[in-house]
Amino acid sequence: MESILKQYFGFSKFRPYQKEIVEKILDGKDSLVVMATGSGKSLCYQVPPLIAKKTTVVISPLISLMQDQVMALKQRGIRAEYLSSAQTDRSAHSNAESGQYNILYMTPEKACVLTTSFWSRLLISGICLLAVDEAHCISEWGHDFRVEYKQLGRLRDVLPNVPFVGLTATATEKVRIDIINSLKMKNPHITIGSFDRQNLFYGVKYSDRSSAFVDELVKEISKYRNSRSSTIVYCTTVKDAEQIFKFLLEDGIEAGIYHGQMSNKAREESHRAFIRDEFYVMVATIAFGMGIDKPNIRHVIHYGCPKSLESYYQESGRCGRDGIPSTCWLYYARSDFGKADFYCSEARTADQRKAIMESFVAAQRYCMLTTCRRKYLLEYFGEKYGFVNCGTCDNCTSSKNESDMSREAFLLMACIKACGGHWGLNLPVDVLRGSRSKKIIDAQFDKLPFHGLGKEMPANWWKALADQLISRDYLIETFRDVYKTVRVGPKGVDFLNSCTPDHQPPLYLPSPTEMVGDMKGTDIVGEAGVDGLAPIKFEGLCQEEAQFYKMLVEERMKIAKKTGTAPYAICGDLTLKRIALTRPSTRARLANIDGVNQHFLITHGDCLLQSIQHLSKELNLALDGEPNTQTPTPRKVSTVPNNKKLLPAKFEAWRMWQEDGLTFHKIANFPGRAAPIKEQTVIDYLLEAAREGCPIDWTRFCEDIGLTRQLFTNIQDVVSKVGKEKLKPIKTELPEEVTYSQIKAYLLVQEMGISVEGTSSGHHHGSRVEGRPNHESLVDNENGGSSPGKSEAAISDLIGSANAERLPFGADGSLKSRKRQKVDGPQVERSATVEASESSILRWLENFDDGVSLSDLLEHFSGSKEEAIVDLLNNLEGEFLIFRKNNLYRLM
Ligand SMILES: Nc1ncnc2c1ncn2[C@@H]1O[C@H](COP(=O)(O)OP(=O)(O)OP(=O)(O)O)[C@@H](O)[C@H]1O
Repeated sequence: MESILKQYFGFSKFRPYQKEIVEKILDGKDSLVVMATGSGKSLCYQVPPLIAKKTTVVISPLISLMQDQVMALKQRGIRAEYLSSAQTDRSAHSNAESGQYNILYMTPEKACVLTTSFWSRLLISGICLLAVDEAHCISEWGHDFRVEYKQLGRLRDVLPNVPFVGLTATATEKVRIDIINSLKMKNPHITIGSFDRQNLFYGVKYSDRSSAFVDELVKEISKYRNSRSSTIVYCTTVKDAEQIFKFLLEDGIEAGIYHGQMSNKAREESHRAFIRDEFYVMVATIAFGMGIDKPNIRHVIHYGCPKSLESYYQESGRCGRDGIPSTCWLYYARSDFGKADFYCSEARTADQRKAIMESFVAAQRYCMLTTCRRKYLLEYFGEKYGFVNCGTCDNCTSSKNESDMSREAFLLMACIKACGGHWGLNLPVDVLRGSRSKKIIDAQFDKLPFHGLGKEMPANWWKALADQLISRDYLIETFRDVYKTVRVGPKGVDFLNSCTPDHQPPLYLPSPTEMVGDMKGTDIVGEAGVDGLAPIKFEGLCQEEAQFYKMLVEERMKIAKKTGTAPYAICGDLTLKRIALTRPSTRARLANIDGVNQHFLITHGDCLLQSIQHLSKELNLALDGEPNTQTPTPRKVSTVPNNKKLLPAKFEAWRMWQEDGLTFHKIANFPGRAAPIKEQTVIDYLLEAAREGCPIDWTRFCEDIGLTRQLFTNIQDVVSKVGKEKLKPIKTELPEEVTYSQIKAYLLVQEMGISVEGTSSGHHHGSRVEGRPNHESLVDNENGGSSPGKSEAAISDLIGSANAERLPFGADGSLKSRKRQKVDGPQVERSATVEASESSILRWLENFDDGVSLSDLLEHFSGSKEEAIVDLLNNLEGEFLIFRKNNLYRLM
């Protein structure tokens, strides 16, 4: 699986869940995949046909989307095609049924009209999977219901025993159930990943829709354009889209436009030009939605509050799908909130109307939020977010402008109460502002003591204050169909009871931009504007390297034009950045870069290597940066731990702790879990992982669970008294604060023979290794590991030793040394005189699924010189016959 991943996609490792999903599909299991936009769902159905050497049929909602995906897959050397009315290749149909394609796309309409004989022939040719992309379209509860999707279940009858997978980025439980039932899935494997798009910055600003505001917006977009960052500006109406588009053109910014009132041809052209970087700014309505596969969109701007939080998540999710930091700004006007009736007109039943209204209100609340936007978004989708401050949204990054609003809050709440609490916001606000409208006079609200007391503030200011009070439960909003009423809630009543007209207790509230007022002169994209983003984009690149990167972008553009494809399909921005950082001089070095696949190397490798050489010279940059990647440190043959016995949840917990460096707390509350687990459970998982041979950073582990030297000795004393068979008696003998985790860890440490000094004197691993795994931690020691009997004595020795250097615990009582574990590796036959050749290396590598290091190769092929072996390896790597992962060579 990993060599397929490298060969076709150029990636060195699977993202979370991908591998497991592919395995289930290959096992013939139906699957439902609910994972964030840009999380890599496509790969889950693209890898199986390359392994099974059969066809995957993908149902996709839009022809443009299928065309883009086919284009990108072809650039990876994958045989892909689509069937639709737009297909001009007449042989596509017969090629498809005879199994010529690895991946075959079609719309649901097409899938339903294809004859049974087509499917029967395809079954004979070999079909390994039917994938339904954007599967939420199946459900009437989804936000993009498509009636043709509902028919897809019929394919079950013609494709018995073919696994089905449904994939979507947004699906509530109701929608998930609908997908499973509609596709007649049998006991499907369900994966629900986190919705958190960590590389996205979220921000919201109030827009007064004045021409000054639009001018500012255009200025900001022109900055994006100048940095060649692809940007989508989503407008809620065609009129807005045309207006912004016109302003951009008047300002000399090349842009495209896309909306439902354009002809198909004009839309297709606009779409095509955008994904090919012929212009960088696309102004669009939501008609330009799901169909966008361009991974390097850096900014998504919403000009107007979206109709639902689901669509906001989908549309903003087009941003930064390649994982590079990107921004999502939303500019709302209060008038946007009056569109409920319009959106609800799409509803066919009362339930649907209610659902539309609820998600529209959720989008409005998102606009008004003064707390973490990420938290709000994630929790809306049912995911628990364990942090109060995400650090990557406007509310978490800008200093909160809180002020005492007690008098204003008192006036507003008292006025709402006095008006009877069964109106929307407009009426009480009008009363405060001294309106003498017929409605107010008829109801005699002009006689209220509050009448006219708030006239110095605009109506929208009062409404924004009301939103703050609603979000803090002082006011309560109730919906009757599309109409809202606002009344004072119990918390608000308490506040009013503590007030007199002359005195109110302090009430500090943040001021959203709408309350701050005049937008002129403010940076409308906020503090983390485009300039703030530039360093992120070129993070880690010096000035010359950034220049180099820009030149590579030009080169990629030339190649794309020559090939008639989109630049991103040639290779991603991140891959270009890696090339700019390392400036490889050989095919092997280029092949080793993450994102470089075999097809790319064969088709464009030589041309690119020439450009790299030329550009490096021009910018006076040395070739072959990062020499570390080419000179792996010598180490022994080893394999990854045998974790097959571990349940995936346990292995995943271990991976998060050991590899990703997460705390117990974060793992226990990791977003994406159906429900948080106990930290104690996480600790138990890690101990089990350790027992199964997964390497553990014991220094960190003991620190994290508070297992000090003193405690270690205490537990040891008790164990020697009561034995180690049962935990309870040990726990009873120890002070109350000693935890079961500490006892279990002590016992495991003993059982496993963790002992630094018990191993060969030549290997001291006293330094603490944090974060990413150090492969050395898997290295067997030369003494063949440790035995339990010996270890018990060794630890006793250590605890009793006066020599602090030899203790596993430092002077402060914390554990100092790292354990070195025995991990069984394949038996390696060693010979002193083996000579290396391409074929002998390939043959030898067949023994090691998990790869071997350069030093292993040097040791084994001791009949050849190091330079000769390195040359051979480079050739093999350049030919994509082998690849390197974590500096271990493996067969492709
Ligand atoms: N294992 C991986 N390593 C590195 N990049 C990956 C990996 N898997 C996928 N990607 C990249 O992530 C990006 C998004 O992947 P993909 O298009 O599959 O997302 P998706 O989940 O289908 O998103 P959407 O819901 O928006 O369609 C692509 O540029 C893809 O090449």
